[in-house]
Amino acid sequence: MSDRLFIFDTTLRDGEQVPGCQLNTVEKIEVAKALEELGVDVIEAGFPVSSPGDFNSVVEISKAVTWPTICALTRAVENDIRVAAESLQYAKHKRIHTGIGTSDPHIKYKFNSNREEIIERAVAAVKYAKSFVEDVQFYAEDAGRTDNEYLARVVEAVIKAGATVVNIPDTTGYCMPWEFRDKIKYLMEHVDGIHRVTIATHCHNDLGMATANTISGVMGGARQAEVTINGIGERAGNTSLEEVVMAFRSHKELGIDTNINATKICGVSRMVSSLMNMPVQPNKAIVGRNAFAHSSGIHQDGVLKNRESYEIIDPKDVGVDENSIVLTARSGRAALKHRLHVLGVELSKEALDKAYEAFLRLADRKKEINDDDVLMLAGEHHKANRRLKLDFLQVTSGVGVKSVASIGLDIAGEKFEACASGNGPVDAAITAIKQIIHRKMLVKEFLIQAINKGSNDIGKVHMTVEYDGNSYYGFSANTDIIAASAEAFIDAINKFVH
Ligand SMILES: CC(=O)SCCNC(=O)CCNC(=O)[C@H](O)C(C)(C)COP(=O)(O)OP(=O)(O)OC[C@H]1O[C@@H](n2cnc3c(N)ncnc32)[C@H](O)[C@@H]1OP(=O)(O)O
Ligand SMILES: CC(C)C(=O)C(=O)O
Ligand SMILES: [Mg+2]
Repeated sequence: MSDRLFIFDTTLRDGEQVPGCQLNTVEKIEVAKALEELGVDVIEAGFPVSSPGDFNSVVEISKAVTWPTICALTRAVENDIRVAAESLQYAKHKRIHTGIGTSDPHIKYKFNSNREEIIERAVAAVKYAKSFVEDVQFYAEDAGRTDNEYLARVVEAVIKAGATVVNIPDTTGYCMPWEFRDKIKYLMEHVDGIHRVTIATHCHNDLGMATANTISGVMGGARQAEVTINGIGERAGNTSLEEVVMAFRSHKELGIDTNINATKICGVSRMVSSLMNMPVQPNKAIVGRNAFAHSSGIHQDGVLKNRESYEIIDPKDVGVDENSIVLTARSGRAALKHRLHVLGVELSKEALDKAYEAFLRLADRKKEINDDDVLMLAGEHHKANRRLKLDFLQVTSGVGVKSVASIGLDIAGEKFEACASGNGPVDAAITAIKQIIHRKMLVKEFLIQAINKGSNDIGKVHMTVEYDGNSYYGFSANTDIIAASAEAFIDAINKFVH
């Protein structure tokens, strides 16, 4: 039996504090509904006193969402609390999240106050919030840098005042994981009444330890984790929901689990990233583009033999259809063979070796090899038996000069060479070929396409050549579009020269 960890999502509040990530009410409702489907327990919907737009969003999210608790943030200020209570009027389950800074720098510089006065303000805020709603969460801002003895006094006082949840934020992302676990443990052992309430973690990622600190806090006794989708949030961000959920799912021996339907994780991640115009870094754990992509030969071979060689999570468990085997110059034959098999092409060992050599030459020129490239490489193998082959091609071309091509053809093992000029490099190359193949051939259609994008891409050439009253189709693909054009012409000629 696992202990339940409550997931409090603050994507729409702390996440939305990120510059450029502000959402309108309609977008926030869309995210809130996705969070509901994901299975979060609490949605922090906004900071209602901050603007009429944020107030309205909390109102509309309260109407739109059914079962998660809707939470509104406030300072320890009566007006903030009154406005938050009003914004939550339609929520089926409502919570006010109020609090104040408790660390020495906050008390001294932010509030020009002292420790006793801060406790009084904290207690007053909780009591005032309690006059509107039953469920009141208190945050001790910068608890990470607050000394444990004083923090315990604050926590005990707010529990006595009626707080149902007490949030221990590492606001500045300062704590070490063991320090944060010890802090929570200290509170669990020294605060009267603490077992009546839920203790929450709210960790920031300034030292890249938000997830580690959250896990440690939970191991110290916290049972609510405050998180955001993709880890977005102030500065370096908050703890990311997907990391915490999957860390506990992957380590069942820790005896902690959440209500999250993990198969929805990647969908929600993409939605939040696109609505907030906040790209997810490719190597981001769980939801990054490369999280389940294998690109080096040894890893690819291992994964193809057994996924678990290099994967601790089944991608399907987090809503990714399948892992990907990315073909690059670091890939081996196993990966190329697998991709060809997926595309329905089976090659003999010899043919695969040849295709692999061509693959490496191409991969050194192009960063990533896609399916079209792979099919083209397989096609080249089939072309090896053709009667007419391109031996070499040299073209000089430019602005203000005539294009000249010299070409070498291999016709059934015999070598032929020719040189010609033209009104462009392709015309020059085709005219040179015509000087070797003395037939009346006419290029009727000529289409060049880039397969993907980028100046390093492969160009595909489709060509229709008319000869003796019939049309013959030629095709080639090459990173050099002049070579691809000459090859497509030769491909078409091969269909009528026997
Ligand atoms: C750690 C966090 O993420 S906390 C949440 C951060 N999010 C936000 O700040 C977004 C929403 N904020 C806002 O819209 C505005 O800052 C408002 C509406 C809250 C306040 O605006 P203003 O009245 O113009 O104050 P301003 O933002 O300049 O300064 C904050 C004031 O709140 C006080 N304050 C800050 N935190 C608290 C708190 N928890 N409890 C009580 N007072 C607080 C500050 O001391 C300062 O008071 P002062 O003006 O008397 O010095
Ligand atoms: C408002 C509080 C919980 C916060 O965001 C923080 O301390 O980081
Ligand atoms: Mg925060």
